[in-house]
Amino acid sequence: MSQPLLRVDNLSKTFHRRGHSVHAVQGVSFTIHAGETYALVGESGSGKSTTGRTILGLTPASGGTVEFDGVPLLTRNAAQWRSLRKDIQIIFQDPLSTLDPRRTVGYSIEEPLIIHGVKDANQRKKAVVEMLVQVGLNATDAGRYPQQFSGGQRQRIGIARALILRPKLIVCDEPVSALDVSIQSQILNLLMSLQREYGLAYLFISHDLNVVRHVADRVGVMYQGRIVEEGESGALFTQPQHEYTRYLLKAILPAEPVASAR
Ligand SMILES: Nc1ncnc2c1ncn2[C@@H]1O[C@H](COP(=O)(O)OP(=O)(O)OP(=O)(O)O)[C@@H](O)[C@H]1O
Repeated sequence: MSQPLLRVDNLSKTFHRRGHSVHAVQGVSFTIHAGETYALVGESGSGKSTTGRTILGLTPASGGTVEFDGVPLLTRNAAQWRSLRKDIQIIFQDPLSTLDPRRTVGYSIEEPLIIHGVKDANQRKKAVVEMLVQVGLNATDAGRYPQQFSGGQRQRIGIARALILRPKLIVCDEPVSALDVSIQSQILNLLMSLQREYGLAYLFISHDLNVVRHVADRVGVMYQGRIVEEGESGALFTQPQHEYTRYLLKAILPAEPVASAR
């Protein structure tokens, strides 16, 4: 098989807080190939978000290595990070946390282009309109403010902002868990169609196995900071090997599809 797009090897993160240590991530290793969706699942506190944030350099790692396109990430300086961050973007559960309420949606989507030195304002505006349409919004929405949109529409804006730099990998941190089930399926379908169109890879972080089973190619099950089981999505859901995976599967309702299967 070709070289992975992302290789995470023995990653660890320990937080020190008021005299005690929290081993949030302990020796986590996995790979993601171009165009693939790799999901990290597990209950709250299992270390999923910390893994994602550490890969992105938003949280410094305590140990381990991360390679993106064969280039080591964790040892990079700020300038090197910035050039690489073009290729790795993130979508959060609550897009309002990244969308400035005083800025128009058009500006929020355009901003990454400004940060990454696209000087031609007309080119930037054209890209924003294309992006809005691509995520199912209207060109006129560029002049509106985040508070004027529903949760699902705001997630579409977050996706447009993440996608405008044409990244190779998007870390999706609980991207649909704040949304109603009917809206969840729309957003998941949008993510999957964008993946097909742009060959995107996703690191998909979710506590919801019903969501994961419809989007993931491979799944890593996290428990207390470690990946306790990893496998192809189909096999993991039908023949779980680890006791904790079986426990998680028991806790979900019988297959209620939230999105069209791949
Ligand atoms: N900045 C921080 N300082 C101290 N401890 C932290 C910090 N961030 C996370 N933790 C701890 O690390 C552990 C893993 O948290 P993390 O958020 O990565 O889990 P998670 O699986 O993503 O869960 P959730 O979905 O609830 O965010 C938890 O015990 C959490 O309290």
